[in-house]
Amino acid sequence: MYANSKELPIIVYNTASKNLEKITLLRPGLARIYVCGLTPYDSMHVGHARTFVFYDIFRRYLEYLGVEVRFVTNFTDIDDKIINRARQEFGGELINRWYEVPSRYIKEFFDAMDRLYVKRAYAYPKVTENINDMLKWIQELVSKNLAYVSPDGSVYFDITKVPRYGEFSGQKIEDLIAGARVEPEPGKRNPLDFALWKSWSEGEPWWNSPWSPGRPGWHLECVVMSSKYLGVPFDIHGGGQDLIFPHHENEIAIARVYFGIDYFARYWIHVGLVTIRGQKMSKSLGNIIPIMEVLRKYDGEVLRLYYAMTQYRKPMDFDPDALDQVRNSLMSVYAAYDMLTEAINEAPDTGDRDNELLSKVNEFVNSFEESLNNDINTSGAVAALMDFARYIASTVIYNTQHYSRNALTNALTAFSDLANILGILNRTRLPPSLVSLIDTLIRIRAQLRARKMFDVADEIRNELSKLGVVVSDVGNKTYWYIDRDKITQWH
Ligand SMILES: Nc1ncnc2c1ncn2[C@@H]1O[C@H](COP(=O)(O)OP(=O)(O)OP(=O)(O)O)[C@@H](O)[C@H]1O
Ligand SMILES: [Zn+2]
Repeated sequence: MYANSKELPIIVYNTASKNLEKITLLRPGLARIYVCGLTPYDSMHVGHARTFVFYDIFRRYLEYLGVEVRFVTNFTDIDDKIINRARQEFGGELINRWYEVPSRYIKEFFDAMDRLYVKRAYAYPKVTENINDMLKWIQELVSKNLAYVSPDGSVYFDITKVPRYGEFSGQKIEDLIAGARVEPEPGKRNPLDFALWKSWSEGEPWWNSPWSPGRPGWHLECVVMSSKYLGVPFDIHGGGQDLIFPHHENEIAIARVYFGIDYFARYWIHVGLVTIRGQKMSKSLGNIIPIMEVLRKYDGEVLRLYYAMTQYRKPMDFDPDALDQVRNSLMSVYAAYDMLTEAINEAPDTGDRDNELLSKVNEFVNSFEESLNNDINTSGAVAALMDFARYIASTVIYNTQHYSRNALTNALTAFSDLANILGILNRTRLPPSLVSLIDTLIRIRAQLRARKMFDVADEIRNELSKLGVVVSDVGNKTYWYIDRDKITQWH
């Protein structure tokens, strides 16, 4: 639909302009997105996961519209926090073994992403694999007098060279200076200057540079990696709201003087923070719920649906007690899917109420799309999908003789497409032998009922229910659906 188009129907809040703006792509049919990724020094928590799930829904919606998405997210795989963690774990072995820390948590990240049904990115650049590019940037910035070398061999970026520094995060330089923590970095000319290159301390991992052995600074890393993998300018740069200042302000500052363009990404989209009892969920505050802990109890689809129920810019107070209820909602989506599939199997060739069905389906689809077009309001989209599921369970399956196979199939396709944007209904396929076994039991039960042997018929229903198969009689037809979390019991 939008495969050759720059103008999309989506309006988003752009942190750079502080306004809602219609998305216009820089190249027709291609959306290039960079999201600041993980610093892999500890277990990923449900706060990080919100950011990645939101971007995955956004991406799936763009793909549904026919847009190709080039999604890049990085790993900040060398950092003070990583070094500290490695020092705790390995002591004097730090220099040889530090990389075990990031590699452990990068592996956990991919496990979590798979279990959350987050699609793979186009690239996952790591800082440690792009150091040469970073060195070239620093050299150029120093040679143009936009950065300076301190006596200890660190290199600082000179923010006084940047037009409108502070504008992005809506702050005045004077206020920023007044509020700046004076960090123990004696070589800095201005408290707001930040390190592009950090000189080495005893025992730490280091890379060679013209100024000192050391490693790059965080803000530079993301500018170099995003522009390298996506080209400049690109469409969307994002992350959690905690990154607006200083990280994104500083990324923009570097790119503004390096490329001579105001904003090296067109839209800046920030996800609200996950809080716990009102406080930011953060490794450093020690109030985290590890994502793997939740994924041990609930399928990733439950979490996705839970995240989607809050619009992405709002803070989200994570309540583990809400997840059972969300799981029930997810099951009702599966129930609608399973029952509609069964209705199609026995549907007539023609139907006298097809138009009514199709116009209802259109209503749900429009409402779903309109919600997402309106600043990616996933909670409106969830509501539309739930209405659709209720309509299937309460109306469609009671009137199947009036709908043609074609019309019902269209309804099922639309329903699955919408669910797919939210990244749920990944488990629709059932083992064929399981389906035929349940079908056989249901047929036998129907015969028992016809012979008025209701107690045995009920026993079959109860036993099936214990195994997660819900049987429901609608007129003279019996529908069933199966709780996907119970499937493993059948294996
Ligand atoms: N509580 C949160 N809610 C939503 N997104 C978050 C939260 N904490 C971090 N993020 C986002 O997750 C991504 C990875 O973040 P990163 O690894 O830098 O986390 P962090 O800030 O070091 O975490 P922490 O504060 O827990 O130490 C970033 O885009 C960041 O904005
Ligand atoms: Zn970043």
